[in-house]
Amino acid sequence: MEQRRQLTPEQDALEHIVYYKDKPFLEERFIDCFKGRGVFTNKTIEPSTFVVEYRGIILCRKKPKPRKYDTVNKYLYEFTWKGAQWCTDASTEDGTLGRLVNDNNINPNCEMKKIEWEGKPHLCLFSVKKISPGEEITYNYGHSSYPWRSLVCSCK
Ligand SMILES: C[S@@+](CC[C@H](N)C(=O)[O-])C[C@H]1O[C@@H](n2cnc3c(N)ncnc32)[C@H](O)[C@@H]1O
Repeated sequence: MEQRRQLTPEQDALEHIVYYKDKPFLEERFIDCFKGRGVFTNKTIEPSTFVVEYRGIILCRKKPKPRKYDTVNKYLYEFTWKGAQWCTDASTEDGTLGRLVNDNNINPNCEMKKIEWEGKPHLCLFSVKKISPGEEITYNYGHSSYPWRSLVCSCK
């Protein structure tokens, strides 16, 4: 009988980067008018598992730009890699799920890591704890005063 290859989380991430696919047990859901959409799992995710890639156009910026909340384009992710400033622009509604993962600075269940593929850093989320079916996938966007962190949802 053919045995399924045992991949490391990084190899699993790379496979999903190369084949441009998301995990079948993840789904997009509308949460409320405050948060908008989010990504949920319908299967248990063990700690240290590759979960989803934040896909987009990966650009190396010539001029450094500090990472801050962009009120115009909420799908831009600015970061540094190998001493240079990079940006992943996920503004195209392409049906992929990483761009829909919301911020949680208090109790996130994933963290962002960079996985190199063809000389570029791909932003990938890995679980930092066990995630149960029905839970929302979240990560900490960083140390910024994001407006939603000090606001309370008032929608029904
Ligand atoms: C990359 S998008 C995430 C997906 C977004 N919720 C949507 O519906 O398209 C980032 C934006 O989601 C919203 N967001 C992310 N985390 C949030 C949170 N914890 N509470 C409220 N809004 C949040 C903010 O508007 C932010 O600019």
